[in-house]
Amino acid sequence: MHVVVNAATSADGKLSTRRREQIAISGDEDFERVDRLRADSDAVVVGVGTVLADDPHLTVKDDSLCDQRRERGEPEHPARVVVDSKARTPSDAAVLDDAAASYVCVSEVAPVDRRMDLSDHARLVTAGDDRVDLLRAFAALESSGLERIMVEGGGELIFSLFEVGLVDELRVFVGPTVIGGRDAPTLADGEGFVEEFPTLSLETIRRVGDGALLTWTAG
Ligand SMILES: NC(=O)C1=CN([C@@H]2O[C@H](COP(=O)(O)OP(=O)(O)OC[C@H]3O[C@@H](n4cnc5c(N)ncnc54)[C@H](OP(=O)(O)O)[C@@H]3O)[C@@H](O)[C@H]2O)C=CC1
Ligand SMILES: Nc1nc(O)c(N)c(N[C@@H]2O[C@H](COP(=O)(O)O)[C@@H](O)[C@H]2O)n1
Repeated sequence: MHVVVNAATSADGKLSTRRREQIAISGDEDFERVDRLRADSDAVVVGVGTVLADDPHLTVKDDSLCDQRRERGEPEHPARVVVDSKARTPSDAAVLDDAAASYVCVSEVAPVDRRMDLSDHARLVTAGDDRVDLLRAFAALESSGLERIMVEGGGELIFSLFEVGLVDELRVFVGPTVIGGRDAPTLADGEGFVEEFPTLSLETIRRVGDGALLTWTAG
């Protein structure tokens, strides 16, 4: 399995505003790059916080990229995966529609009625007692044939993936806006590290539109 975390931050490192509303930090050129990365992935993963905030669809937008996937014998879109301990994903969430396969990773605390409801729309992966055990959940995804994983956020999930050592690559588009706000989500939130900080190797820096794309590998 290869896990790429991709996200867009403001120049001051925020993923969105203190209201946690979805905002476009990427410009057209970066959104096209993100679409290509989705098209080169078997699954696109987000946390339930992103689903509740953005109601994303997580499909490939460019028809020619969908055609190329079909020609390679792949489904038109990558699978969508939500990490959601308590099965809070709304049943009418865009990520559960029939455009592509959907997975919801839940923990043992997820209420049975919510699990049954979600199982009408998605394959359920149960891993962890109170919170999704990411190592076990990602191993189950791999067993289902999902090898090339793209994680789109948000900050809570990204932190946890670094914590358990699941990140192979980090791609960050740093856009030309300043969002600010001590409560606005950042690239890696969670508890934060106080020692044994994950360290990264900088592979490339490239100008993309009015921002910069930084590509890092995790050691
Ligand atoms: N600019 C960008 O590129 C992007 C921006 N965003 C923005 O980020 C914000 C959402 O981010 P955020 O609030 O951090 O939410 P996340 O999408 O990171 O989801 C976090 C939630 O996932 C659930 N979860 C389950 N298991 C775990 C685990 N092991 N580790 C971490 N989380 C787990 C938790 O809820 P529970 O306990 O209920 O399971 C947790 O609260 C929105 O404002 C969105 O617009 C999002 C993606 C990309
Ligand atoms: N790469 C990137 N740049 C931004 O500026 C963004 N706001 C995001 N957000 C992510 O994209 C998801 C929306 O996907 P759909 O267009 O609905 O398919 C959103 O939920 C974030 O994960 N990403």
